[in-house]
Amino acid sequence: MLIIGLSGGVATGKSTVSGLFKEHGIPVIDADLVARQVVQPGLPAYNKLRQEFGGEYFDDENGGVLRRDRLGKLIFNNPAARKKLNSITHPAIRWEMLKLFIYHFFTSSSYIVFDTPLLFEVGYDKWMPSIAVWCDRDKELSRMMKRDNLSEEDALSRISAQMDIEEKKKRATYVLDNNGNLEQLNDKVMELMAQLDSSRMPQVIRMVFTFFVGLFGYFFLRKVRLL
Ligand SMILES: Nc1ncnc2c1ncn2[C@@H]1O[C@H](COP(=O)(O)OP(=O)(O)OP(=O)(O)O)[C@@H](O)[C@H]1O
Repeated sequence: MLIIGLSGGVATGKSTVSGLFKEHGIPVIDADLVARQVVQPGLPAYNKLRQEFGGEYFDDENGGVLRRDRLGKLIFNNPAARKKLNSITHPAIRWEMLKLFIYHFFTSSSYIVFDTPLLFEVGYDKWMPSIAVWCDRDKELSRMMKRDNLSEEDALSRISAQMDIEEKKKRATYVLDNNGNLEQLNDKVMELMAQLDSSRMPQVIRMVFTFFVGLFGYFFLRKVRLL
């Protein structure tokens, strides 16, 4: 099974594209969603955060959910708090993702999409083929301003805080142009799916993986003298 990283610029249409993949039956692992799920009340990461940061960062009138905005403000200028937060959440996120990858490895026939906004910044594109979703700056601005009710200045500052989209396009295996309407975007996603379906890479990866698991199993059983 092949993992394809999905990323792009801010408000260029990543979630819309990942929604289209899902509509067409392709499994999507959404990194943001996993990050939100692991801090749901009662889970181990949630309990550790509560212990570490105290009740003021949790909305007890609404089921005790994490106040992400408040914690976000705390860590903004506080590297020690950021480090603590990451040391609690990152292992939980990695573990959840690993479980999802293993599940899809055995249940999906060809490829899965890994939707993560920081794919290129973190460098995951070195390990997997990647898709960069992009659109022109004026479209990016107007879509973001409309969706998030932002001023042009705020929208621009969000864009400039990110890696340049041209750099992402250069590094991506596939580039998805989202300058058209939603119907045109759907057509492009379907074209890309046809391209990915025709690739033999998922079968090759599965065969190589199965070979090594078999080899490991053989030597393990010999070592414990069962063969
Ligand atoms: N082709 C399109 N035509 C019109 N509107 C679009 C198109 N693609 C996306 N949009 C709209 O643009 C906005 C941004 O799209 P989306 O939320 O998918 O972007 P994103 O890259 O996931 O955003 P973020 O970087 O904030 O996570 C949304 O309101 C979406 O409905």
